[in-house]
Amino acid sequence: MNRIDRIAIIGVGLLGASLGLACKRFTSVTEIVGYDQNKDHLKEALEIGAIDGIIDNLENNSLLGEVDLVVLATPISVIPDILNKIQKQVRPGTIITDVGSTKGWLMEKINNQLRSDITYIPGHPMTGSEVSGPGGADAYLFENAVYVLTPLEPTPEDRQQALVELLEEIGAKLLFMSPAEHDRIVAAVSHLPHVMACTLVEAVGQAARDDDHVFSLAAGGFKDTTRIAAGSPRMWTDICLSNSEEILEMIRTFKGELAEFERVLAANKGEELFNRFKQTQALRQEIPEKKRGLIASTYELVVTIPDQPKAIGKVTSLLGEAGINISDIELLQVRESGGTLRLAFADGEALKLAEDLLREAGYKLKVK
Ligand SMILES: NC(=O)c1ccc[n+]([C@@H]2O[C@H](COP(=O)([O-])OP(=O)(O)OC[C@H]3O[C@@H](n4cnc5c(N)ncnc54)[C@H](O)[C@@H]3O)[C@@H](O)[C@H]2O)c1
Ligand SMILES: O=C(O)C(=O)C[C@]1(C(=O)O)C=C[C@@H](O)C=C1
Repeated sequence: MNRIDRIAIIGVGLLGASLGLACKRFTSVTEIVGYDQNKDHLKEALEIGAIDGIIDNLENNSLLGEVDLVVLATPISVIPDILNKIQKQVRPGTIITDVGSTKGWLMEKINNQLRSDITYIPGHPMTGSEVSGPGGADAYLFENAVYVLTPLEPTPEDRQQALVELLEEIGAKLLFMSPAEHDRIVAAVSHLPHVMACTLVEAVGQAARDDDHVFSLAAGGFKDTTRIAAGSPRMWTDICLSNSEEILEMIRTFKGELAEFERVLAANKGEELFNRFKQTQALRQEIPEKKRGLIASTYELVVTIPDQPKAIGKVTSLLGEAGINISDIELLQVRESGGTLRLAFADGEALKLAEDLLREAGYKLKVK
């Protein structure tokens, strides 16, 4: 198989619908059909153009026999059952992939039930959001996002290449690793942060029970560190249960760090505290640019924008018209109305040009 022409997406929520939109916009895929147990999601995915047609059931559907690729974009725990149903209907040579956030559990569950004439290539795009459902779908979600594949042995080269080409066309940066390495890393960079964000919300929630003002004082710090706590409880339960050992290990490491911090603070050791913050600041600044989700911290400015229609568009158009490329952009929802935009640039020259232009146009800004 050289190219993927027809796709079926099972689960047209945030990830499934985003993948549909991205394939429609950036690839030559000719048709995308979708299935979801939630009929409203299916309708919405069709309306926004993420899919062209609907698969009305997974038990007996001829459309599944006509596609080159099936993407499983449901919560992880239901994937084995769905796979069981669809692999009875796809034609030989079909590629099946998933976008599940953990890989080891799934591989153990499905390895022995795979039909030998289909190619299953597990995947995980390192991009997303706390929003669920097709309403939050974004054709650009995969742009510059690291996309991990954990291929099984043996995976036919031409099938793998066909999937890689499609994913590269939607802007993803492919990375290959074993399920075990993947799960260890995501426990650290994705799952622990989620657990921490949730426990932080709970801890502050306790303080809020005694004082009504607590959440009204929450500004960028609290909001930046807890955005992800608004994510789907269903998705996160599946993630945690399917990667519990690695997550528990990271929780132990984190508790050690927290205990150390507590010791230094309780002992009132200002110099030690300062040195800890300094070391952390340096480590945070080392995180490389161009990794989606980690906005560049070197060439960055923060602009205050008014609470007006098209406020973000005015800033981006101003820079765009001057030929200044924004390498990353983030809306910091510090205030309920209006807000703060964080913009990142590839180098100091672009940053300086942007700074001058925006100041000249009357924007209040801070270079970070
Ligand atoms: N949200 C993220 O940031 C993110 C990022 C990378 C990977 N993922 C992974 O992508 C997958 C989907 O996550 P999402 O964020 O798109 O969630 P979502 O809730 O937005 O979408 C999931 C969709 O699957 C449907 N669904 C649930 N059970 C089903 C079933 N049995 N049969 C058919 N459809 C079913 C739901 O109705 C929903 O439309 C998950 O496995 C998740 O781990 C999520
Ligand atoms: O909310 C975001 O910005 C995300 O990218 C979500 C996020 C993450 O932890 O980074 C969440 C789970 C996924 O498996 C991948 C990505």
